[in-house]
Amino acid sequence: MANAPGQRRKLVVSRDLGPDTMSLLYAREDLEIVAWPEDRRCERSWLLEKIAGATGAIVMLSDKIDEEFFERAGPSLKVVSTTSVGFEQVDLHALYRRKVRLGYTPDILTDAVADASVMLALMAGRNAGEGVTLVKEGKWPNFHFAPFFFTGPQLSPTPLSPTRTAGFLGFGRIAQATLTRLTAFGLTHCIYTTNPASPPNTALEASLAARYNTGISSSLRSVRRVELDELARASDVLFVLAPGGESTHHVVNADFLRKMKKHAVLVNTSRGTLVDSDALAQALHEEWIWGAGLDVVEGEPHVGADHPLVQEPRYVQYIGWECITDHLRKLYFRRCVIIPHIGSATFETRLGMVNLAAGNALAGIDDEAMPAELDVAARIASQP
Ligand SMILES: O=CC(=O)O
Repeated sequence: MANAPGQRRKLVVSRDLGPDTMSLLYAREDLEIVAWPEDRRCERSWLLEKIAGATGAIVMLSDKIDEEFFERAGPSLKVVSTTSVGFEQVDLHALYRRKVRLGYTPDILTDAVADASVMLALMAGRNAGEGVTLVKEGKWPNFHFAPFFFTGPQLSPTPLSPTRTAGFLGFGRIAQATLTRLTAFGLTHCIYTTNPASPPNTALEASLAARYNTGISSSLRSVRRVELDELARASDVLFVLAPGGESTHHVVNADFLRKMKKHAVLVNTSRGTLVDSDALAQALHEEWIWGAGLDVVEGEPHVGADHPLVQEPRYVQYIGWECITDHLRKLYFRRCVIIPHIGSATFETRLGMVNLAAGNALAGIDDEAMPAELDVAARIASQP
């Protein structure tokens, strides 16, 4: 819908994008920038009120962009730009029917999330969360250099555990960037599952094995696509890095967790909905697996102190580990390290994301090519 002469088009921004990016937006004198004024999550009623008659919207993963949103916006809306790589908060069918374009922020956060994935694997494996708590509670003197206190499974191979397998549930950009980092730790095998609808890609596997094996320090011996069952059974450290949505809901459930190795560490830096939280809490409580490092939890951000995954750490007896002598008994804490969905939260990456989101919105408003536009038709067609 064309603007009446002299009337400024409206761009609604559901969260302060920081001084650099906001000033870029405010510099556009032909636009009325309507930004949520508070330093907390935007209220839906505000968004629904302000979106009426808008040409564009820059939104967050936490803003539901559904039929009601589009109804309120009316026919003037040309572009929704989400400040995230994920877009499951957007009703793609409703968006597509109205010929609204969708911008998102792929690639730019790949490295930051891969860094965080490795960090969580180490934190959960090596009791980092509990170690920090112990020091804060003044209990360090009780445990100083007790030989096996706060020991955990080593991420890199050792003579006792000469092979180490990294499993990936989902093998897109972030998973591959995570694997690149893990080769520096000497990981020996990589297994992964992808969307079951896509056929095995032997060319990809060969090219990955070639790529990772060309580095002089690379120890990676194989990269293989496997069935879910093998992924659960064979991973020493498992990274959940697949998109959310119905087709991946609770793919990591009690059945999956029961198959995992007792010393395995589970890392989820994708979407909370892929992992059944109750089953994971049970798996940790009953020692089916070693630990979990989570950047995402289903139902977030409403994950309070009473959540089963956030409960106080407890001491338990642990008997043996197949790679260490059977008689070894040690005390350990139940380990679940949770961080509040900050996998992409580096200065550099977040600045890149807000700038990209702003660039997408402005290009959409100006009917230009967007720096990162989702091919909505293709996406809808590929959905199961
Ligand atoms: O989870 C974060 C994102 O989708 O950008």
